Amino acid sequence: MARAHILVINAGSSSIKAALFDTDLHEVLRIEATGIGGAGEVRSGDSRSETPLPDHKAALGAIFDALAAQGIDATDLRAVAHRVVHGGPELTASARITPQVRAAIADAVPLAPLHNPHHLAAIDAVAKLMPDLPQCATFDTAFHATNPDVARRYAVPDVPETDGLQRYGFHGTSFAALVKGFEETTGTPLPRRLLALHLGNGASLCAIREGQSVATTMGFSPLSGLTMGTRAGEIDAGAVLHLVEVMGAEAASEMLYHDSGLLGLSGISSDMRTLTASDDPRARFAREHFCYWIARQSGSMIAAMQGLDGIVFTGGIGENDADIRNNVLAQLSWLGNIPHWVIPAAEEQQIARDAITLLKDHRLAP
Ligand SMILES: Nc1ncnc2c1ncn2[C@@H]1O[C@H](COP(=O)(O)OP(=O)(O)O)[C@@H](O)[C@H]1O
Ligand SMILES: CC(=O)OP(=O)(O)O
Ligand SMILES: [Mg+2]
Repeated sequence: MARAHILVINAGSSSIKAALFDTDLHEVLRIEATGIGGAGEVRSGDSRSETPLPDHKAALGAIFDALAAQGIDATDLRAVAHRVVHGGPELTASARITPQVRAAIADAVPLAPLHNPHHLAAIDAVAKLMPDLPQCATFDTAFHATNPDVARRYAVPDVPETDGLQRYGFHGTSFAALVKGFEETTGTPLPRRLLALHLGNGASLCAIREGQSVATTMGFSPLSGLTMGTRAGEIDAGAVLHLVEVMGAEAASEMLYHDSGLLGLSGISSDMRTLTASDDPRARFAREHFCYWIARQSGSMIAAMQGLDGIVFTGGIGENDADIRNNVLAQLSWLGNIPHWVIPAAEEQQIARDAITLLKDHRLAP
């Protein structure tokens, strides 16, 4: 293999997905470690094995082992490109990873505790294993930079304490890929007002008007918006203040990020497949809660776009769970007959595309 491939590493909250692209953006290899913390599974090419993946460290190890088993090493690679969920206020476009960029990703760890630590672990592991390789980052926040100020601003005073306190929005890498690939995948031109539902372990909605994000359900951190695998989603700030008062900030944070959402509601699992397989009424209620809040917050997205011309589902749940899709569509049937599509999340290809662009720009060479 020539030294021309881009290795993409996408650390999600319950998965690490890696893919190798040639410079024409063709995917030549894919390795996925999913179900971290639950029923772990590693897929590499055609092979698939159930493997205990207690945490992201184990998943990253499994990814590197699978790469080595395929004979991939630094000599095959032009660069490694990472998905980074939170770039903080400074990093608003994809970038080469310099010490300054790494520091900004580290500064945003408290704002995305389920993601940024794992991005840093992957960046550092690559730097150690392949110290001469350039590394790039694509930020989930970037696609939402087009949201108007009224959508981005929280109604809090402009004082030093609220610096950087705004709605950033996430899953932008997935939404950008969806816009880019929509026509080719569906054979239909991009609808003028598109409601995009990224439903994975993390989940958010995006109102996309003329190809641009105008509103999204996540905010300052990937904690808000929809009911998620382990995250609470929308919750009154007063309730958060109450929790901090009664249990302390650290325990409240642990509860809202790790123990809430589908897991908190069901008491069984954060994994939608496990909930589907269960006939426990709490599992059914958790699925119903997930769908109700998608439908309810869809109304807010549709208002932000002043109407709706199409709906698209993506992400692990959006792509695979027809019952969830049908439940949401039934709750939106008051809108009339709106066309809908399912499109696989193509975050990795978007990240590779960004890296190739960055590598071509010699002004950015370190
Ligand atoms: N075949 C399936 N049917 C229903 N849900 C699925 C299926 N495959 C994956 N999922 C769900 O998708 C979610 C993980 O989505 P994914 O997008 O891979 O996660 P991440 O947010 O970590 O990137 C889990 O809740 C999982 O149960
Ligand atoms: C932003 C986010 O929640 O990402 P994921 O769904 O991959 O965990
Ligand atoms: Mg994901």
